[in-house]
Amino acid sequence: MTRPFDPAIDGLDVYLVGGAVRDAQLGWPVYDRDWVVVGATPETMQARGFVPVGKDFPVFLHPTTHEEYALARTERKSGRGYGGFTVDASTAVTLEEDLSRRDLTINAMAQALDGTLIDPYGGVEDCRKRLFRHVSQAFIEDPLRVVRLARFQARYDALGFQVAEPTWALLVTMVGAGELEALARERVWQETEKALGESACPAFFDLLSRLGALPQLMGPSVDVLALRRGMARQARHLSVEARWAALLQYHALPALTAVMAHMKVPKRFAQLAAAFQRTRAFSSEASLTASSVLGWLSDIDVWRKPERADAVLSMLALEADTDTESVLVKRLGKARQAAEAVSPKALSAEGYRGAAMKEALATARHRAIAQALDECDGAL
Ligand SMILES: Nc1ccn([C@@H]2O[C@H](COP(=O)(O)OP(=O)(O)OP(=O)(O)O)[C@@H](O)[C@H]2O)c(=O)n1
Repeated sequence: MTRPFDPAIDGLDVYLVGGAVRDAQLGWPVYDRDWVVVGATPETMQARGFVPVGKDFPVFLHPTTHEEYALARTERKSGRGYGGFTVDASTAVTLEEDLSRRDLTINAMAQALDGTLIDPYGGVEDCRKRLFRHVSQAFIEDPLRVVRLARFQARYDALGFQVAEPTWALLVTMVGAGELEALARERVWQETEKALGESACPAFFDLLSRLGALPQLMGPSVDVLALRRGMARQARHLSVEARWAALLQYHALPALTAVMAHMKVPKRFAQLAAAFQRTRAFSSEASLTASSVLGWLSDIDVWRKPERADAVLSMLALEADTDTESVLVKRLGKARQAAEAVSPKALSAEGYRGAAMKEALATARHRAIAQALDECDGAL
């Protein structure tokens, strides 16, 4: 890891830390690099052109690479609930002390600029053994670490990672004490959204469900059995929004809505999940009438959000286990195309305006859908 001469850090005691060191050990791609600086003051950093960005502790952006450089620090829990940490980032804090405040041994390694590894807690060994192991009892001071661990499980599941037994015991204690209730919902969602993007995203929910943590994180309305069914339905190529919708598809609508509200889920996630639920309500061919299909298309707002219809139809196609279900998806697709082909411009050219336009548009779409459904009958 010898680097070209860099005047900004020349003479500073600098180490690569956290995820970059872990991922290099695991042979995993490294996306961003975080650094720790030992024995420096904020004034030294700023004099060297580093830009301060930390609100709660001293973190700086490198003047040219814009990578994050944090002053070595210790953290001690000082209050109840989430937050309330006393931070010491004085020049006396050592690298080992900084590493000791971290969550997992695999995240508590550092690498000097000459490539030397500093691994006081056995992170290399745990990478090799594929073990998530806490660094110290201070793990319990930050309940977000439970959710982070579940996210790491989703990321490294294929490598065969498991939770070390003593760490599992800690997780059980934290969940048992209701610690996760205190987490800011936004932070929980942030981790959840990241987990949805991981290749083994069901492993995130699986771990949290085995801990009994889901009601604390997703609210009392979460239906764990329904979620487990949804977990079995995750396809890799789906977008994160579609994965979320697929996961929650077996929830009754009121429970679905309550979970979304509890978790403060961003609109685009909530809307796609609701649209998918709405689409799944077409359970038989008999339920496909021109009026019901037009109502569905309007409810999911296909006119302004055609991509939403694409997403729900491809998800429904994935779900289709029987011929009847596949036919249903095809018919919905054809009807949707026909309705979208109706041109508001052409009607406007015919002189329709305002409420009359709205009515003419609905009638033309209804007619187009009916015709498409008839044609499907003839073809199938
Ligand atoms: N609640 C937390 C958050 C972070 N960390 C420490 O801070 C480092 C950086 O955190 P972050 O950038 O959030 O995560 P990464 O481990 O780098 O993982 P990712 O690859 O997801 O960025 C972690 O490795 C870990 O040492 C911690 O101990 N406890």
